[in-house]
Amino acid sequence: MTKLSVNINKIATLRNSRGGDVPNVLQVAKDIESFGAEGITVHPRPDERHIRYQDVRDLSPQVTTEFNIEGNPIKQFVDLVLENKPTQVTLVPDAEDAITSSAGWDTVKYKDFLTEVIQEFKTNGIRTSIFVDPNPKMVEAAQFTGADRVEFYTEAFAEKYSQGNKNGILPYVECAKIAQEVGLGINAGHDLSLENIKFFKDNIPGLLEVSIGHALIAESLYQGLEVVINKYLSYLK
Ligand SMILES: CC(=O)[C@@H](O)[C@H](O)COP(=O)(O)O
Ligand SMILES: NCC(=O)COP(=O)(O)O
Repeated sequence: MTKLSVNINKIATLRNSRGGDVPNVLQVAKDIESFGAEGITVHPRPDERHIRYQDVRDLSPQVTTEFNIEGNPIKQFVDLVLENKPTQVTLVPDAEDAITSSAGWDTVKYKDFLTEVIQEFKTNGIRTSIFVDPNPKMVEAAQFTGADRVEFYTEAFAEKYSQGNKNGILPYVECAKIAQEVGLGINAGHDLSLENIKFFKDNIPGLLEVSIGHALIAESLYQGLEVVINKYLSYLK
C-alpha cells in the first residue's frame, strides 16, 4: 500500500494570484483529507510565491493525516520545521530562484551537512527524507546521513513515460533495490500523474509514499470543469 500525499502548493498559487483567500488553503487541505488522501505536502519557498510560512503554521495543528514539509534546509526553513513538528521533513536542494525542484542531493558531497540537519530533526521526533536522483551512488550514500527515507525525483521517469519510453523506470528499479538493501524507506515525487502513477507503483517494490501536486490539481480542474459549467448554465437559464 502506497500512501498518497497531496501537494497543495498550487492551491496557494491560485489564492495568491488574487490576493484574497479563495481558495482557502486550510479548507482545501481538510477536504483533501476527507476525500481519502493520506497526507498533505507543502513546499514553502523563500519567496513565499505559493505556500507561505504562515500557511504552514496554520496547517500544522489542523492536518490530521501525515504532514510533510519539503524544502531546502536554510536556517529559516529549519526553524519553521522545528516550530511545527510535521510527520516528515523532505530535504530538497533547490536554489532560491528555482521555478521548481530540478535535482536531488549529492549525498556524498553534502554528507556532513545532511547528517547534522537530519540529526536535529530526528532528535525532535520528525521523520526525515532526502530528495535524490535515481543514481545508485547517491542512494547508497544516503544511508550514511541517517535519513529514514529517500524521495526519488521522478521527473526523468515522467518525461520518458510521456514520450512512450517505459525504460525510464529502470534506474528507479535499481535504486529501489539498493534503498531496501540499506534500510532506507522509499518515497517518490515530481510530475507523477494519473497517466504514469500506476506503472510507477507497479514497478517499484516497497514504495511507501508519493507526493503529487501539479498534475493532480490540473487533473482535478479538467475533471471538475464540466460539472461546474453545467451548474452555471443551470443558474443562467
Ligand atoms: C520536491 C519536489 O519534487 C517538488 O516537486 C515540489 O515539492 C514542487 O514544488 P513546486 O510546487 O514549487 O513546483
Ligand atoms: N515531492 C513532490 C511533490 O510534492 C509534488 O511534485 P509535483 O507533483 O507538483 O511535480
